[in-house]
Amino acid sequence: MIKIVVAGFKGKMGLTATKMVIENEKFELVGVLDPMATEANLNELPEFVQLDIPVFHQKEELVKQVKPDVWIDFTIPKVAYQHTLFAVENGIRPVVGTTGFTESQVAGLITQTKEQQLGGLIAPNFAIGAILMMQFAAKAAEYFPDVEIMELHHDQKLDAPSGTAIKTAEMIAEVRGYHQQGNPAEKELIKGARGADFEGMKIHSVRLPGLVAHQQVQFGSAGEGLTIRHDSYDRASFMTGVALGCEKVMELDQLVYGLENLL
Ligand SMILES: NC(=O)C1=CN([C@@H]2O[C@H](COP(=O)(O)OP(=O)(O)OC[C@H]3O[C@@H](n4cnc5c(N)ncnc54)[C@H](OP(=O)(O)O)[C@@H]3O)[C@@H](O)[C@H]2O)C=CC1
Ligand SMILES: O=C(O)C1=N[C@H](C(=O)O)C[C@H](O)C1
Repeated sequence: MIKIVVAGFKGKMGLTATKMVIENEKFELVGVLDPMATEANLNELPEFVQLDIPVFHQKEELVKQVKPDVWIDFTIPKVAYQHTLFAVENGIRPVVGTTGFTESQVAGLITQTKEQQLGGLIAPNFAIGAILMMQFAAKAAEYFPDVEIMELHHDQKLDAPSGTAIKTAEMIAEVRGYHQQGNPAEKELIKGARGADFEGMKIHSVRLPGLVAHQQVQFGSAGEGLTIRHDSYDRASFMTGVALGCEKVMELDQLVYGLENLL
């Protein structure tokens, strides 16, 4: 059995991941973490009354009391890097969905895990369909260099653009490099009208109640267009990828960035 802790267990993703770990016979949930939680045991929450899982309020306490193999993290961009570094320093394999890592933070974590020969995963998106959307978009960019990304999310999201949009832009930029798009003389009449700019491609972030996680990658060329779209209607869409990540990190000897590296 793979021993797992979930950081951010009361959040939208953390709660879904906690249930997935409990229901998966290959996994054992050994603890959950949230400094703001008022509970001492998971069984104080109505849906988990039959369980006996400690709630930790400090990560230092967690590593003293339980010896997890894997640290699932769905918290907030502000703490995700510290959490991941802490997990690695304590020999716990991180499986991180939290967004907001800088390129140099990811690079530093890869170097450190290589030195320790410790598996790990940071995945901006765990949905298999989203991975395919990113890969199809990178393929399309070989023929259609003009592209704009529209990501649409629920209105509680803290970061913009989404981690998925940034990863998509990185994958497209790897194929086509910098490419100036639109009219070089264009002028924004309202600041931000053309969205964020990544290597010449624009990224637009929509936040509305009722949405979960959606992304459209729209290509245009002479007389034709191509749109690649993925929709997560439910957070269950991410769980196959999280479960796969928890198993695969046990075999890896370094951290990888992106679930596509494990498929
Ligand atoms: N990779 C992927 O496939 C996906 C990634 N995400 C990402 O996951 C992250 C979480 O998303 P979501 O679940 O929607 O967000 P939520 O706001 O619903 O959940 C975040 C949780 O983290 C808790 N938290 C805050 N600080 C800490 C801390 N120091 N230690 C432990 N827990 C903490 C929050 O507690 P409190 O509310 O009390 O502050 C909250 O319960 C985001 O970065 C999001 O972009 C989301 C979906 C899929
Ligand atoms: O905050 C979310 O909800 C999501 N965050 C991730 C991101 O920023 O890309 C993954 C998915 O889009 C849902």
